Amino acid sequence: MKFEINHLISIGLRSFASAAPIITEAFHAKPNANGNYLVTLIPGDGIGPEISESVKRIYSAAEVPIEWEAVNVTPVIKKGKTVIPDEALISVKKNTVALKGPLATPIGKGHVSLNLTLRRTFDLFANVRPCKSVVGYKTPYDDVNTVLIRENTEGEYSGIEHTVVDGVVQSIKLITKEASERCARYAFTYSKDIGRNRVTAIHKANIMKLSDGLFLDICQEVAKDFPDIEFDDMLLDRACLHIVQDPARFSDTVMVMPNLYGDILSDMCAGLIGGLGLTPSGNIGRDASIFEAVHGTAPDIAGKDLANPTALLLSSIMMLRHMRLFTFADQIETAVLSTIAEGQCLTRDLGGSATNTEFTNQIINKLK
Ligand SMILES: NC(=O)C1=CN([C@@H]2O[C@H](COP(=O)(O)OP(=O)(O)OC[C@H]3O[C@@H](n4cnc5c(N)ncnc54)[C@H](O)[C@@H]3O)[C@@H](O)[C@H]2O)C=CC1
Ligand SMILES: O=C(O)CCC(=O)C(=O)O
Repeated sequence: MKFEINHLISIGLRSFASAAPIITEAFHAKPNANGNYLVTLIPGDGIGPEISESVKRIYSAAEVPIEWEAVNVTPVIKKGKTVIPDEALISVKKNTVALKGPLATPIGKGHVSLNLTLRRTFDLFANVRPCKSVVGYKTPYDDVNTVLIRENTEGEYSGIEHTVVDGVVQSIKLITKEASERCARYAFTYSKDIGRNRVTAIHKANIMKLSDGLFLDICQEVAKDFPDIEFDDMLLDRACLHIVQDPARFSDTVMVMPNLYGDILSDMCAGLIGGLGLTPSGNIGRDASIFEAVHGTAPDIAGKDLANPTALLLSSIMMLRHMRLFTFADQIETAVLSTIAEGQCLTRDLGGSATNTEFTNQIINKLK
């Protein structure tokens, strides 16, 4: 690999060590006869196929020992319910690890979210969303380093809604002890693994005394099993205020929260570092894990070669660390972050004029 980056950039890059940190849940899959791991690839909708292609090209240049098993996830109706096609389910179950592009969900009508369906189907109980300032893209803050863990299977996204009478609807926010506990336990374990010494539960237990109250109680209980990790909690509205006022104050903690809050707060953190083109995530389960960008299908730029593939690429790097392919993860992460740090070839969302293809080629040149 050839790198010609100046001293300043290399200092900056060292501070990126956890831009796409390790994922702690066990990975058990074995390589095939060719020495490669089979990984399910769900290209997705909108910009999904374009950014998935970038990842494939970069992985090929870095000679990552992965064979992609591409599967389609278009909604299928079975017995009146929207489900994931069997081919995709079988592939994820078999390979136990997947990289997923964004999937579109119609607003206010139509099929249920297949993103949420995948998370529930594979019981991907924790969604890890790190967000770190990127050298080369100046925002009002250069010290964002948040890690957010979102309960990923229930809460406000349980999908239980009905019309009570005409003009009155009800959405159920379901919080269970079991799901809260495994998410909280994961947050404490994760905090320890990445060298943070604090977990902060984000909630609205002042208003939703039963549901968020249970989530908070469980976090407090779990905290007793981790005496080396400090535990505190913060109301969601106050957390939003403090994160935008002084994000650095959250650099030593792992925030854990119910589903909806994590969805919103992670987009907010993405905004602090330069937008959704930069933020990765991992959906973690016991039997499978699916890695995906925080962003959606970006219909406004789809098909124009304008998407920034970094978020999906960093998600794939979280995946490589989960698979213990650390050397490849480090090589690709350095190549993408140094490309951004040099500032010569940036996509439009980062203030440049490069296409996705040009940006991807730049990364590939660094890997040759
Ligand atoms: N996990 C998933 O698959 C997710 C899917 N969605 C779905 O995506 C669709 C569109 O949702 P939106 O609210 O428009 O959110 P979005 O994340 O697709 O786009 C929001 C804004 O960010 C920009 N953006 C997003 N990703 C980018 C990238 N990689 N490079 C450059 N710019 C990027 C878009 O151009 C747009 O201006 C909806 O159907 C939604 O349900 C939304 C979020 C997550
Ligand atoms: O499923 C969707 O379309 C949106 C989901 C989403 O924003 C998320 O939970 O990350």
